[in-house]
Amino acid sequence: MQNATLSIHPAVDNGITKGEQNYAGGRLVCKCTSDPVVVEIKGDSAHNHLCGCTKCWKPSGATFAMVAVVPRDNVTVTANADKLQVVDTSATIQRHACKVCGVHMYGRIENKNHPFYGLDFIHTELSPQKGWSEPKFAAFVSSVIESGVDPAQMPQIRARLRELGLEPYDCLSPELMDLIAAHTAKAKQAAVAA
Ligand SMILES: N[C@@H](CCC(=O)N[C@@H](CSCO)C(=O)NCC(=O)O)C(=O)O
Ligand SMILES: [Zn+2]
Ligand SMILES: [Zn+2]
Repeated sequence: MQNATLSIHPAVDNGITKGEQNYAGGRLVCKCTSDPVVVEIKGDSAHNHLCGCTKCWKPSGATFAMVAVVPRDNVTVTANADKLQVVDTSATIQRHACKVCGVHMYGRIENKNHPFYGLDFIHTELSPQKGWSEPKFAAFVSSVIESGVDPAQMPQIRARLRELGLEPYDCLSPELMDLIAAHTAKAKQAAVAA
C-alpha cells in the first residue's frame, strides 16, 4: 500500500506513462520564471530510471530523482547558458545546474576512460514535450537513507517501487552493472597487452 506522505517521484506517483516509439526528442527548460535555461535534446533518452543517490537533482518533495542518458553530441544549450554552473567539480558526473533555480540541466562525464563517457545525464521531466522513454528501474535505493529517509521505511519504499514495476537496486541495474564490468575487463586486458 502507498504511504500517503511519501512521494517516490511525481512522474510515477500516479502510474507510469509509456514513452513513444522513435521519439524525436525535445527541449528541457529550467524552473526560472524569466530567462530560463533551455537545452535541446536530439532523439530519445535511454536507460531512464529513478535514482536515490544524494547527488542527482530531485524535484521538491520527491524521494527519488528521475534520470536518463543521451549521447553528449545530442545535447545543446540554446538559451541562457551563462546561468549554468557545475555543482561539484570533483564529481564524476559534472552536473550543470541553473545558478538561479538550482535545477540540474545536464550531467556530463569528462573522464574519457569512464564506462559511460559520451553519455550525458538528463531529467526528461523538465521537458514540456511528452513521449520520452519511461523509467524502467530504481537505482541507488538504499542511498535515500543518506538524504534523511528513516531506514524503517525502506521495506515500504521497495514494495511501492515494485508495485510501480520499478525493480529496486542498491546500485545500478544488472544490465548497466554488466556494461560497467565488461568495460573494466576490456581496459584491464588492454593494460596487460600493452
Ligand atoms: N550513496 C551515494 C551514491 C552516489 C552514486 O554513486 N551515484 C551514482 C549514480 S548517479 C546517476 O545514476 C554515480 O554514478 N555517481 C557519480 C556522480 O554522482 O558523480 C550517494 O547517495 O551520494
Ligand atoms: Zn533556472
Ligand atoms: Zn544519482
